[in-house]
Amino acid sequence: MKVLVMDGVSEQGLAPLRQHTDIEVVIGEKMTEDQLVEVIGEYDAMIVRSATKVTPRVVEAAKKLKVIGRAGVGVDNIDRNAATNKGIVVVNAPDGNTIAAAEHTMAMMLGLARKVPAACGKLKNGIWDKKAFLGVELRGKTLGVIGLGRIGTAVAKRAQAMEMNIVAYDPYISEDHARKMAVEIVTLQELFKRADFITIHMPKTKETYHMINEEALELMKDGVRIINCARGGIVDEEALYKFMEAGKVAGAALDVFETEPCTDNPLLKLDNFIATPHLGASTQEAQINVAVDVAEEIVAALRGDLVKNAVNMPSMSPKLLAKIRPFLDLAEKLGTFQAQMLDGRIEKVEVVYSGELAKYDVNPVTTILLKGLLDPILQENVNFVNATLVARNRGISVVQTTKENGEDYHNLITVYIYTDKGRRMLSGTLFQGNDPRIVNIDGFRINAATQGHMLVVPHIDKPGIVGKVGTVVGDMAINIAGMQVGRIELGGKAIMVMMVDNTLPTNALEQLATIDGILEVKMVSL
Ligand SMILES: NC(=O)c1ccc[n+]([C@@H]2O[C@H](COP(=O)([O-])OP(=O)(O)OC[C@H]3O[C@@H](n4cnc5c(N)ncnc54)[C@H](O)[C@@H]3O)[C@@H](O)[C@H]2O)c1
Ligand SMILES: O=C(O)CC[C@@H](O)C(=O)O
Repeated sequence: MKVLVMDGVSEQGLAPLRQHTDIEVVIGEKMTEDQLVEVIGEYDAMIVRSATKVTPRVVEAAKKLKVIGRAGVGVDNIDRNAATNKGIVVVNAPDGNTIAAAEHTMAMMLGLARKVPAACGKLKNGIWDKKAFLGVELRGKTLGVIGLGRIGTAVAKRAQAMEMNIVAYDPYISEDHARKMAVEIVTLQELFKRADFITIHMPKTKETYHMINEEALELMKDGVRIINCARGGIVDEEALYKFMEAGKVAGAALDVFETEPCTDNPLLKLDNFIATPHLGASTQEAQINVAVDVAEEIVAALRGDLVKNAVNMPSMSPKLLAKIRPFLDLAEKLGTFQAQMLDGRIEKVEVVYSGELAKYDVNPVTTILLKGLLDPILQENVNFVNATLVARNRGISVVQTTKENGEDYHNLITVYIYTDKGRRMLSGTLFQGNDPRIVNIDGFRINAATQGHMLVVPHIDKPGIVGKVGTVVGDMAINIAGMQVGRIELGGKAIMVMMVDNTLPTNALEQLATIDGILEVKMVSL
């Protein structure tokens, strides 16, 4: 397998990839989109930082690509929709550069407060000017943190050590998190009105684009200082320039710009403006951390193992993964079983989780069940990444229900598939927590392992049927490994599940279907 590594990702951090003899690591030079389109077809994985743009054209040309790794947090240089449609996992390394970005923010804040870069520049030009560089202290000032995630939280902690008061705006975090941090949660307008320093730590989205615009700047305190080490485009650079020129904004520090690289921005001419070329994550430690994290994820993805930090499929903490991992295989098998049982066009998939499993986030289990169901039916490659999207694109409604009060089993997964021809039902559980079993087919209780070939024969419960089926199977010289019959009432409908060593040919299945009393014949291979 070949992994293309772009953008100067730390060599030291690539050790998890290099230790595998079946993985070839190719260090790529800076490439245009056309050049990347030309070479990407030969790679199974790629790692980028922020310089390489993984556009829809690049994704389209990637014939073997299974995973794209971002050695960092923001994945805005990767077209996630294109990757998801193609079933390519996108992983990031969200934790490794938190401290680097937080410390860079503190450097920017202190640099603004004490005008360090401008004073340094003047002195290097031979001018000893003390008067021009009277600064302000951080102690006692109010810091407004917009986005109290990993980096925002780390900045808030460091600013508290400088005896600043912290107010924060983040509509998606819990009040509890803020309370534990001794951070006051306020509205955006209140933050603008109260903060002496404002620092931004959220992703660039439709909602956050140009959040710091003329209207916002108008609301801010005179003499406010603004720092953005998150993403370019959150601050409207033209509006910022206008308000800095007018003296309303006492200083601003940007590590990120709407267009990067950025070398001819009018802001760069202002003395009270500090700029760094997207250096937030540029520490030796952070670069090793993110490279190691992403390299480990790439290995997991290439091996078909679950990854922790996928941004385009259900995410799983290690704790959740440990709880639900045994059910993932069972769910995929239930989906694959149903794919071979159903007739007609799938309209709805309903998955009911009961028992202890229902206490956990079961979204990943439903996703893998959909993969098991749709992959054998569809031409396109359906995997954990795109299964939900493929279902949605085909107009299949997916309903997930949890019932903590289990039925007869400690844990039970029941899947109902509704088609234009009817409904099929299938339940599975784990015996002793690790032995996957099918325990109900269309209302008939059985006990079948989730492997091998099974002849599933709904029929009318009457003497002779089992013998006739056995004769046809025997005539094909196919060995019968075991058999289960489930029935609800004597003489009513029943189901036979015969474990066989090989699949039966179509003519044998057709012959079975003609036996009096047999309602349907399905060959299921797991
Ligand atoms: N300059 C750099 O080199 C560098 C380095 C690392 C990270 N970053 C960037 O920093 C940003 C933060 O990274 P992180 O690791 O802390 O991410 P995170 O996901 O831990 O935190 C982001 C926070 O933003 C909040 N948020 C989302 N939308 C919001 C909105 N409309 N208003 C207010 N808050 C909102 C979220 O609730 C979340 O708490 C990201 O954009 C990341 O790409 C930049
Ligand atoms: O790779 C970098 O240098 C920047 C990373 C940073 O923007 C991120 O989002 O993690």
